[in-house]
Amino acid sequence: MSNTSMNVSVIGTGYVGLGTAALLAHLGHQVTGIDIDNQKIEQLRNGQVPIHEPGLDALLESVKGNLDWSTSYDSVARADVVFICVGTPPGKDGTPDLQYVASAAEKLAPHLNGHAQVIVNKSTVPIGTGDYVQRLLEDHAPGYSHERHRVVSNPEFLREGTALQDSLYPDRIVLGGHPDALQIMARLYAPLIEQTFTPPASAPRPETYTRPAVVNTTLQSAEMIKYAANAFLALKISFANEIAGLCERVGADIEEVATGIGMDTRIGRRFLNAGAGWGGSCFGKDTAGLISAGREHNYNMPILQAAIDVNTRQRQVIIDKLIRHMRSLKGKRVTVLGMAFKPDTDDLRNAPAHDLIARLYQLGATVTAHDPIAMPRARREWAHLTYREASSVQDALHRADAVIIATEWQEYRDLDWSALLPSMRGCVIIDARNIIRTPIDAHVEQIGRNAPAAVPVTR
Ligand SMILES: NC(=O)C1=CN([C@@H]2O[C@H](COP(=O)(O)OP(=O)(O)OC[C@H]3O[C@@H](n4cnc5c(N)ncnc54)[C@H](O)[C@@H]3O)[C@@H](O)[C@H]2O)C=CC1
Ligand SMILES: O=C(O)[C@H]1O[C@H](OP(=O)(O)OP(=O)(O)OC[C@H]2O[C@@H](n3ccc(=O)[nH]c3=O)[C@H](O)[C@@H]2O)[C@H](O)[C@@H](O)[C@@H]1O
Repeated sequence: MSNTSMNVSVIGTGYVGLGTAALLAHLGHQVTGIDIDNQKIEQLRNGQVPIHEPGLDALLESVKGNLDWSTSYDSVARADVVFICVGTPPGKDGTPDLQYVASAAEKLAPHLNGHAQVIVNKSTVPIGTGDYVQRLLEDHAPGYSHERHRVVSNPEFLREGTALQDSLYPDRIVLGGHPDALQIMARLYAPLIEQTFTPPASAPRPETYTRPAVVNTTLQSAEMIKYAANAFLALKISFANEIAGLCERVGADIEEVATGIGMDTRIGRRFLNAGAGWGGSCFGKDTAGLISAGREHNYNMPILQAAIDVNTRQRQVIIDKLIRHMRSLKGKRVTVLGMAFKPDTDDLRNAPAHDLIARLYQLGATVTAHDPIAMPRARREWAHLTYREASSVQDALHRADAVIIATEWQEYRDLDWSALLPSMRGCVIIDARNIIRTPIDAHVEQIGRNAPAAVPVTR
């Protein structure tokens, strides 16, 4: 252990908590991961990772000497830094539900003692939550002192599926709070800021990577940076989807348009992929959260509302394309390829496939679904949906009338359609992620493209 090693407690072992714990342990700190979910803690103690995240199991295994898992908050008493990484799901009207943050603050407070401690909000929280957590600590910590117990906002920018790369090689580290507390955070993150750690085998450093920028700011600005970043990315995707709809109508191609505008460094090509629209646990929640903050201050946010509306419409665009080809879906066999909201994760939260399966069933179709990783989770979380689970892509496509590609898994990018099509009853493919790149003998519909992938159907 290096002499700059610190003691850290990480509250919440979801995507962000596990990412944070793995990162800090890899930087040489002593980390205790805390969760109220007994089953998760039991799994982690047994070396099992409760989520699918590439490379995470290998990294956790390699740093297990620096890691401990617990359902108790006792480790907080010896921690230099305590991270809050619990969920902030949307409540009524999109207002984030802070009950888990409040409960974490109330539970950790009695363990604060004379030891210098920084309490870090890593959860995405409404602007003003840092002050709220500080008040909760004041109310529940007998030995509370303003000088020794500071709240810092350190928002997380990792993406699921690439969490390790994003955590180890970030563009920027945003820190909001009192300068004394930010100094402690700078010490904690020193090997990350200086990039002096040894890159783990499961997440090598990209060749072109340079050190992250550090943004030292106030609590409020740090909290706002997180929301504004997610809202802007969501907006970018909705912009691409809106332009894609017009591309289809005027004979342009969104892929070429995105490349053309993305070459302007002021715009950038990333997050301009048209398709099924955004899913996942954060873009919907955080755009709604910002709108609700605006509402609280009697301030309209029409751009964000439009981004949400375009995203909602995008799911119907896919169904409309299918109906245009099939007329009625009654009695038709429709296959959905991809259930997770994006590749390389088994997270099903707000996945486009959920709404597609529900709508197809409602329209009378017999639905079959497949996902390389997320099917066991869907069995538990989507028990309310009616669909047949396919054991393989071949099984999923067997005697299908139509197929919708809802997630761009590599396995689906690599499919040999000429070998698969003969086993299908029909030949309609709605490629809602624009991944088919070579002409195939089927009715192929993509988003914002004039089906350059398709050739006239001969069957
Ligand atoms: N999922 C993602 O990719 C990202 C999420 N975020 C934000 O980070 C926060 C956490 O998100 P996820 O990791 O996805 O959440 P999650 O829902 O996967 O995990 C939250 C964990 O916190 C635990 N928990 C709840 N209350 C607790 C308490 N009082 N004490 C201890 N553990 C408790 C839950 O049992 C659960 O294991 C959210 O605010 C989210 O918006 C930010 C960036 C990326
Ligand atoms: O706050 C969060 O939770 C995180 O939200 C997103 O990360 P994530 O939701 O894990 O995944 P993304 O890669 O951003 O994809 C989100 C959704 O947008 C869709 N998307 C993404 C990019 C694109 O060009 N087009 C598009 O439709 C994806 O398919 C997916 O459904 C942000 O990218 C992270 O920076 C942020 O930390």
